[in-house]
Amino acid sequence: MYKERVVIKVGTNVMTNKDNRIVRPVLRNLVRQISELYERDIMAVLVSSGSVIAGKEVLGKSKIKNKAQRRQVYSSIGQPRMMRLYYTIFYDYGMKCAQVLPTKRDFTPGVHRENMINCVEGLMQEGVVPIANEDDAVSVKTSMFSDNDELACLIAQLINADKLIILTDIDGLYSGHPEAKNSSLISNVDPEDDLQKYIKESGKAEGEGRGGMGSKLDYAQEAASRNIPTYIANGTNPNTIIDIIDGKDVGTKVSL
Ligand SMILES: Nc1ncnc2c1ncn2[C@@H]1O[C@H](COP(=O)(O)OP(=O)(O)O)[C@@H](O)[C@H]1O
Ligand SMILES: N[C@@H](CCC(=O)OP(=O)(O)O)C(=O)O
Repeated sequence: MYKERVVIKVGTNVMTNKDNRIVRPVLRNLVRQISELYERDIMAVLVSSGSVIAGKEVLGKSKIKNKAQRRQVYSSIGQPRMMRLYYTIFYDYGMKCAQVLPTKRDFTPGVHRENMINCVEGLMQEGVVPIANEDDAVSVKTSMFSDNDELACLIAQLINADKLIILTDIDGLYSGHPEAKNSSLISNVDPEDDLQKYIKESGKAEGEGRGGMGSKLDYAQEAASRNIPTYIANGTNPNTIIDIIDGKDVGTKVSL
């Protein structure tokens, strides 16, 4: 039905400024590119983080002492806010979107997995862009995905995606600390390469996302080993997604 299926993951740091506020033009730019792909018969599934930071923006400092409960509360407040933003922007581009909130257990073989496949396939068949995020309201501690990079990798496999694009706030994987003078962008990675030595601590605060470059690399290699070429690239640049689809040399490409 479509020429290509692409899973696009957008991390918290892509869509926030230094005050941790959601930057709407970033989301607008993302949706513009997805709508351009749709016109070319390329269907996207969006995996979007941001609910925790969006909830934090509304609630501010919470009285809740328990960290897991605080995350559930922030996310429950922020998720509808994220969807309101996406709904409006997709509508502006003459497109439809829908929310899918899986948990890790939904991916184990069985009825939940089948239901999820049917729903996502049905949405795509109707020309509706599925927007997935972890169901943070009910996923706590051991039942959680390690982060949305894992969720994106699983969804890419679930729908037999042709590509997985992981958008972050940096151009890709660097051969050392991204700010160090002697580090450079690594353009091509094999699923078997051991590059963890290049990963630096990120020191993120609560709500600023969970992943980190190490996790992006792990899941990119996992998807690539299953024959899904995966790109780690800068989502704050205006045309990253289109450039990747057009085969331009952007970001870090992980492939067999
Ligand atoms: N070798 C590396 N190359 C690139 N970025 C790295 C590297 N090591 C650590 N990082 C950090 O990883 C960050 C991206 O991961 P993360 O903050 O989790 O993003 P997101 O919110 O998009 O998931 C970069 O901003 C960078 O500071
Ligand atoms: N589910 C959480 C995102 C967790 C996560 O993996 O964040 P990130 O590392 O920014 O992709 C949220 O929506 O805030």
